[in-house]
Amino acid sequence: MARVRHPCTIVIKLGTSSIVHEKTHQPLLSTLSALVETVVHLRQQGHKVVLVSSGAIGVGLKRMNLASRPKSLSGKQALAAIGQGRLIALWDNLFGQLEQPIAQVLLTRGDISDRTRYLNAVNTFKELLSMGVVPIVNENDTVSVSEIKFGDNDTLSAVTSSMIHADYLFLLTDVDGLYTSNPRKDPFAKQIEVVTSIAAIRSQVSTTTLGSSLGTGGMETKLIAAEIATGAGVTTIITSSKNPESIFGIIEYHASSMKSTPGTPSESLSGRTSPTIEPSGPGTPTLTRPPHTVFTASTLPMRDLKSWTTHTLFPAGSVIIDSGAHNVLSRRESGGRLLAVGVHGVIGAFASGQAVRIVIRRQPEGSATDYPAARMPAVVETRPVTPTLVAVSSISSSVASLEPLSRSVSSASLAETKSSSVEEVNETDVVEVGRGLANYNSAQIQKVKGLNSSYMPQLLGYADSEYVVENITIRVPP
Ligand SMILES: N[C@@H](CCC(=O)OP(=O)(O)O)C(=O)O
Repeated sequence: MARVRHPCTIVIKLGTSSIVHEKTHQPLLSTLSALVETVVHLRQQGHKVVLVSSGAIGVGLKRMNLASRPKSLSGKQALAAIGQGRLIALWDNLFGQLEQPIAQVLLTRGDISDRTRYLNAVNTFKELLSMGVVPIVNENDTVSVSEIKFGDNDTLSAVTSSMIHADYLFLLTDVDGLYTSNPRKDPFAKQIEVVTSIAAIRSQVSTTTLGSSLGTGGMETKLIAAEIATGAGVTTIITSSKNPESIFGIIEYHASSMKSTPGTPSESLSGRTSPTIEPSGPGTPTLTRPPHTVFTASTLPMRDLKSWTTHTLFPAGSVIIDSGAHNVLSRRESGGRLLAVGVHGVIGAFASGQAVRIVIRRQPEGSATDYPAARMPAVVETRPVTPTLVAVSSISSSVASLEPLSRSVSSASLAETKSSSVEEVNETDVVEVGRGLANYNSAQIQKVKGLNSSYMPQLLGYADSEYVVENITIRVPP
């Protein structure tokens, strides 16, 4: 077994197909035992390890002698409730053989969409890891409903690794990496060794579900997870769950390759095999590259809060921006901050501090502009906003979103500028381009939409910040 030199924080995710047999639903004891030994050895080398374990529903199926996953949400929730206890008991039994304490952590997106609860979860992880415990995470399926679900444990593992600032996320599955096509059907399928741009690679690889009928993930969710984790600075690896001990070799291989070839490795779609790293000195053993795909971590990871906003929070409403603001926000120098002048309206009711979607309106067919003025009567908006009704300002901001709060304004110009119009906009009329944290509530943003920030103190009675939304991450560029 290779020795990993620097202590790391490592998240290892194991999917259902690696935990229970697809047909019999019996636990795959040899895989589980090998993983337990690997985790304990990693711990002995000074690493901190978190396990994200699926399998509650699979274990529940076995307990109830059912052949397949129920279709209904409540059926799945009930089976997860039945299976989770047995699953954690199984892990506790296996880890207990090697004197390794574990902890059960069940999370939902709803649990950590509140900043305080999120920080509590982070603190619990920190405390457990400093106590030498291996936290075992799963989604709290029993209380998860569609809108508060992470949806799959690939995403949950990525969010977990971003929360604890992990060095590595290992997605262990039933294939040993990402391939150019389905390796079970295509003998010419090539493994992709290194991915530096997930967006670029998405269209070129096989994302068909290669796993069993039990899990909810597949390669697509692994790409999404890799995008979240690498964006937060976590090196992400897809490899086979059959030999968990290869984790040592993979970490060692990357540590050595960084030493021998400084700089970021380039994306490889060439199917190149780079099985060895030359010894760096006499007596240094040659390293073999264990099969895997590595997604390199972003060199400019998202700030913690941004990552939290983008992936963890369930947005309470939407802020509609114009194309100028969309352009500006897509540039790094915008700092992810939105001025009122770039806002066209809001959808829903939200409080200051809540997460909001940043949306743009879909281009009406045959129109050259975002918001054709002719369609908007100039009236002062008086109606309260409902989730499906949005007040849309007739003022276009262009790139003025970077304009600072400075100028004093006359009442006349304020009255003139405040003239706005009301138009019904459905959720289907808009498309989400990013997320952020609101600095003002929906009614306040409604009041100042389309205006220069210098109007804010007058209209709101105060202006703590000139920006109406901050910590914005744009995920769909213009
Ligand atoms: N929380 C569910 C697992 C959901 C899930 O993501 O499964 P998988 O695609 O096998 O990782 C369970 O424990 O059965």
